[in-house]
Amino acid sequence: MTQDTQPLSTDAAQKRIVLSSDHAAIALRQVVAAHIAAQGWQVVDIGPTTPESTHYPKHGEAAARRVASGDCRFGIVLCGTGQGIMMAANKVKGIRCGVCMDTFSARMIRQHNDANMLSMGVRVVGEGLALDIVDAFLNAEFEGGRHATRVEMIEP
Ligand SMILES: O=C(CO)[C@H](O)[C@H](O)[C@H](O)COP(=O)(O)O
Repeated sequence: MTQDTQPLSTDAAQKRIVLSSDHAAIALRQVVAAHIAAQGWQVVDIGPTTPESTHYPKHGEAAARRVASGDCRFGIVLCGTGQGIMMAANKVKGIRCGVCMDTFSARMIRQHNDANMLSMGVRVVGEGLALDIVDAFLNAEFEGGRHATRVEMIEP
């Protein structure tokens, strides 16, 4: 897991969001996909699509690589708690992924941390709150300034 974040490769990539999950969160992932597609985002859903038990690290890493490569502007990942898949995503260089269970945090990880991935737990948040969290994340902008200095310190 050593890939740098690349500049977004095309204008299309600016409107592209990669989604992934483990088995626990397939249904919520599909609800999130429909929600953001209705807002004009191009959804890159990399699965899984079948309910067999699977391993969140590989799905977190796969989504993170699509963001780190510049192919997608953001990534949204889900598992039971959001924690394991977040940990896996953050192992990819250039990824800043936060688990959010509330809209304030979702807004702040964009404004202050320039997060490029959002993680949520289907066993923690309900569908309505999850969609509000997604909206808070996508509608917030990084504020730069002192926050840029700090974000740069995360990853020299
Ligand atoms: O990785 C997790 C915890 O950080 C997720 O919650 C997983 O979805 C969970 O561990 C899966 O558990 P299961 O009993 O195998 O469904």
